[in-house]
Amino acid sequence: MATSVINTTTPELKHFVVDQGHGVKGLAELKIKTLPELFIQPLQRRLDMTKVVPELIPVIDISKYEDPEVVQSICDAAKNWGFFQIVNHGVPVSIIDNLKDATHKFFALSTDEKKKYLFQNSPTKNVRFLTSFRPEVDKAYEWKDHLSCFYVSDEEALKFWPSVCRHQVLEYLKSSEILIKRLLEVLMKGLGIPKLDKTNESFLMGSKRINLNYYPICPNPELTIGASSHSDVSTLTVLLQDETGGLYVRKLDTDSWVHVPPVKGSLTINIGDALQIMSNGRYKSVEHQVVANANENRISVPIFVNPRPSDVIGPLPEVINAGEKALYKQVLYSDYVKHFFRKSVNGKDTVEFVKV
Ligand SMILES: COc1cc(/C=C/C(=O)SCCNC(=O)CCNC(=O)[C@H](O)C(C)(C)COP(=O)(O)OP(=O)(O)OC[C@H]2O[C@@H](n3cnc4c(N)ncnc43)[C@H](O)[C@@H]2OP(=O)(O)O)ccc1O
Ligand SMILES: O=C(O)CCC(=O)C(=O)O
Ligand SMILES: [Fe+2]
Repeated sequence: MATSVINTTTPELKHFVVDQGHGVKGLAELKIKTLPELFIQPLQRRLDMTKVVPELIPVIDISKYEDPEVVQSICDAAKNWGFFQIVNHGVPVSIIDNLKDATHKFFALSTDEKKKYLFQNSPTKNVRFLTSFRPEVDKAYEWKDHLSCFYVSDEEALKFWPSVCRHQVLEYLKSSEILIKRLLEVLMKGLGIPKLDKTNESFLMGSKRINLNYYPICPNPELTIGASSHSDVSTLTVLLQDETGGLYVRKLDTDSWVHVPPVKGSLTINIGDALQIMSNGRYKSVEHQVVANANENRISVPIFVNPRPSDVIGPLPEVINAGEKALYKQVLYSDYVKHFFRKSVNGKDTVEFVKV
């Protein structure tokens, strides 16, 4: 399609990108030379590259996950960084490669195919194809499209998830299950909780959402953002990124940012708000953001491991029994997530909602 076919004034562009389901990818494919105003972020929502410091988040080999030194490294990383990369995690390379291919295949579908998953058309509210974070309220849009799938059952997924990726996504979810359980067991050990019982397991990993993110090539990446600074509302997130790079993590309690470089064979783990709350602030849910780039289309796939929507979460009794004061109120997890989704994404402001 020629550039002249689309009017890039804001209402028409919103219609093209969001309502008609072309997404940012559809816009990028028109080979526009300059970024439309709709995507120009105010300075404070872009990443100031002078604040990037040449440090690295921990990279942890978890093949011996029961080794006390490995346990210590994971718990220290969760306390001091909120982010770490893991290698030798046991998820087969073939399953990861299939997932990456399937992600590209979903976004390569025609607009007519993808728009079947727009909120107004989707066969289930558990599958949505979206642009930006919350287009109804975002003042400036993110340079990102994504497919978001909330896992309910294999049966539902096989019926409703897009056929180009459903098997690969399900296979990846299944094969990461043991890893997720091990990480949570280790993190609980660090809180003095020796075993995952049924109740803790529900709070920690009772539900899962998987997003397929697509950040197209951008004409003026310095003027916009791929994903605005946010913390995840999960217990923990297992993030697969491709070889492009562009994810930045806030260095705890500072105004500095650290790049998370693609490390071959690695997965990135980050602590989410729910675990910060349950650990009474011991583990940190840290802000992160993704820059847009001018040279490559980037994909990433986060698995958000969550409590069940119906769980009431708060600082775990085991943490409070150790004599600590509760820093957070009890909250119905679905209320917490709805609060997160209701507004534009904005750093760590969702946690404020439940502070004592
Ligand atoms: C940075 O860019 C991001 C990040 C993210 C996500 C980050 C995360 O950490 S996701 C982890 C979220 N946790 C869960 O999904 C597990 C718990 N789930 C729930 O509690 C519920 O499933 C629910 C999400 C609250 C949905 O409740 P339900 O009653 O079944 O459904 P609705 O009434 O349709 O939705 C309620 C409310 O949320 C909005 N919404 C739902 N799903 C999404 C979604 N995938 N993306 C955006 N918004 C969503 C929905 O529109 C409703 O809002 P109203 O204002 O209409 O009430 C994700 C995306 C990024 O760009
Ligand atoms: O694309 C990435 O590397 C991170 C994406 C992310 O933070 C998210 O989807 O919550
Ligand atoms: Fe995130």
